[in-house]
Amino acid sequence: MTDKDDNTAKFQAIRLQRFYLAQLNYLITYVVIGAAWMAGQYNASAPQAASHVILGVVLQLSIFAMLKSGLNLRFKDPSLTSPQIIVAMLLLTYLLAFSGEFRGSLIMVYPIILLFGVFQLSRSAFFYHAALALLLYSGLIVYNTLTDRNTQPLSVHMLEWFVLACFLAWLSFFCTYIRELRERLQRRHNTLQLHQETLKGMMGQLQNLADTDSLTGLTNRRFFLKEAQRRINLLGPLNKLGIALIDLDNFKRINDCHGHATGDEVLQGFARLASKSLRDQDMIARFGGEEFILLLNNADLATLHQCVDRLRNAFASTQFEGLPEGEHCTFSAGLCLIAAEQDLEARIHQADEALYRAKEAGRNRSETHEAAYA
Ligand SMILES: Nc1nc2c(ncn2[C@@H]2O[C@H](COP(=O)(O)OP(=O)(O)OP(=O)(O)O)[C@@H](O)[C@H]2O)c(=O)[nH]1
Repeated sequence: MTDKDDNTAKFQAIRLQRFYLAQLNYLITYVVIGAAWMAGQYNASAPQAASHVILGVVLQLSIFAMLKSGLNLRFKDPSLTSPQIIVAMLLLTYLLAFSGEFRGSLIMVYPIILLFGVFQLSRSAFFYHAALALLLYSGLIVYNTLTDRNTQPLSVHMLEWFVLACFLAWLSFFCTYIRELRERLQRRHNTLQLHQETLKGMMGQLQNLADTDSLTGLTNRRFFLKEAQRRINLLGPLNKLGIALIDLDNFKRINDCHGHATGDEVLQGFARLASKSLRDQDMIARFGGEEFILLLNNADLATLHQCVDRLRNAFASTQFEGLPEGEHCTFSAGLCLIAAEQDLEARIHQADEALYRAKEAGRNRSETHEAAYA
């Protein structure tokens, strides 16, 4: 499921919740009408009452079917707020037409219906819906007056109209206030989200800095140990990792004779060369000072030797700018293999022992720890 599908499903669930809430409103209204009918205050004939109920059920079922089938998603406002409010107000007006003297107490259902639009409708749309409520109620008064159905003096109905107009006007202002509040919250939410993304980016950068050696751009010892351990944990019983501990030869002399900046240039040059000569899945890290460590995935001794010697030859034939023509740098390396469940620190120590032997034997060479032949 994509993020978009996930969001759509979430919003559809909220829309259905709101629909069920509206049904509760209908239910309460029908219970009140039932009570009014028992008290002799509901004047509709049986067919009129039945037509009202049937119309109500059919319209609600249609809205429910649209929300359930996802047909509502084809509309500009998938919450169908406006049609739901208009349907509810029409049904209420039809109901009020038969409510006799008790109609006055039911007119407050108009503002309750409109409450469903507070979050969903724009300011102007909310105002138009409030105006429609007033228009429907005005129409009812005019119709009852013309057909002589008024059960109360016209002045009482006019007073009811005025009360309704006042509450609808207040509700429109309230809606404007709520919308402004909501927009302010939304803006704050967006700003927070932006900050969160910036923080995430900065955390990523910090993580990079924490894992990277600033001089050479290679990963550092901390990252190497973590990543190597992760790869050991993933090793199958037949696979091995190759490790080469690399130490630049007589590096102190380069610093002493040609300056620290030249020493830095040589370290960076080695890093560039090593990075270029490796496969994507292999890793080279600066282990400290003029010491580097190489990790080869799925390696055997022959491959490891080949790889290290290729790098050694390339390095030995590189002419660095800060060094006099013909003066080259070399390195010595200690090699070993590491299999699943073997201790990383112990294997690095073996590589270090082999490296010591390479130095002792005259430098610019690689030696393999005997454990690697086992
Ligand atoms: N320019 C520079 N030098 C560094 C850096 N880190 C360590 N070094 C120098 O690397 C030199 C390492 O010297 P030693 O440990 O004596 O080793 P070596 O001279 O390479 O001799 P062998 O390892 O025995 O071949 C020291 O002089 C350190 O100051 C660095 O970041 N930049």
